[in-house]
Amino acid sequence: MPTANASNTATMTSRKPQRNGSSVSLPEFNIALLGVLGVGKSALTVKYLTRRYIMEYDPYMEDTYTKHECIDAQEIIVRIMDTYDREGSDPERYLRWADGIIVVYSITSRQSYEEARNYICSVLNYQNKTTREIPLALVGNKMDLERYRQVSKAEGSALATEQECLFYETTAAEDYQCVETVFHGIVKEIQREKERQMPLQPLFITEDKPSGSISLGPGSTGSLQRPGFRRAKSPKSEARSEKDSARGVHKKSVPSFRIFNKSFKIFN
Ligand SMILES: Nc1nc2c(ncn2[C@@H]2O[C@H](COP(=O)(O)OP(=O)(O)OP(=O)(O)O)[C@@H](O)[C@H]2O)c(=O)[nH]1
Repeated sequence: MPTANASNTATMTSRKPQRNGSSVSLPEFNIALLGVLGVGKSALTVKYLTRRYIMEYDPYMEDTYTKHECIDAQEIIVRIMDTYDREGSDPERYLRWADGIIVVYSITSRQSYEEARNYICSVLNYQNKTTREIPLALVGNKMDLERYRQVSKAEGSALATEQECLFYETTAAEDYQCVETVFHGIVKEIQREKERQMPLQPLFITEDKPSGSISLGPGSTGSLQRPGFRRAKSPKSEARSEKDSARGVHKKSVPSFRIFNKSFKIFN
């Protein structure tokens, strides 16, 4: 894979210099691409980094690339690992590193689709072992090669529904937008997961309005959002809550406060 192209847009820092000479650290998202040889992992990575489609890559190269992004008005750093899964290698090294995984298959190869299922299962096994939730996206690539299609969109979607992951069909050979949608989709899913895992923080509540405090109207319940990302309820998180309750896993109860005969519920 041609590192030169990727590094044109890539930057290796996660601290952004400010005008006053200080720097702020940006949130980082590590994403690994998994899939069998030739499904287009490198092509998708390069397309996302450079908006260009390059046809030939060294299939035995494995590397990590970094891109500055702005998603929902928040600046972030996206790190992408384009993996080469040689026999006998330890797939856990990707999983330890990754905040999110994109499993790629080619719509022109049924075998790559079957292997995608195995990749997803290995991620889920790792999750069960470590109790770490790693957001997953399943991607059917090469949709420009419709005439050679071996895997229907419905089959891709069914596998994603079964495994509770995001699903996209895309192509590295044509439109940039559909490739960007995949990477932004997994970043947002990772963000939701990070928010879900954040511990509840105490909040200062008052009826008056000193600056920095939160005042809620009579009878209202407060829903506080962190800046940057909208806290949308995804189909996956809804499905996960159902799964959690089925497993007997219950989310932390929402603390409620009673001040001057008014009840407030604080969501953090
Ligand atoms: N038509 C078409 N060809 C693609 C697409 N994506 C990748 N290819 C081609 O498929 C071949 C394999 O692509 P790679 O990106 O090297 O695949 P890979 O998954 O990275 O494969 P390894 O690096 O060998 O693991 C190359 O010739 C690419 O040009 C696509 O969306 N459409």
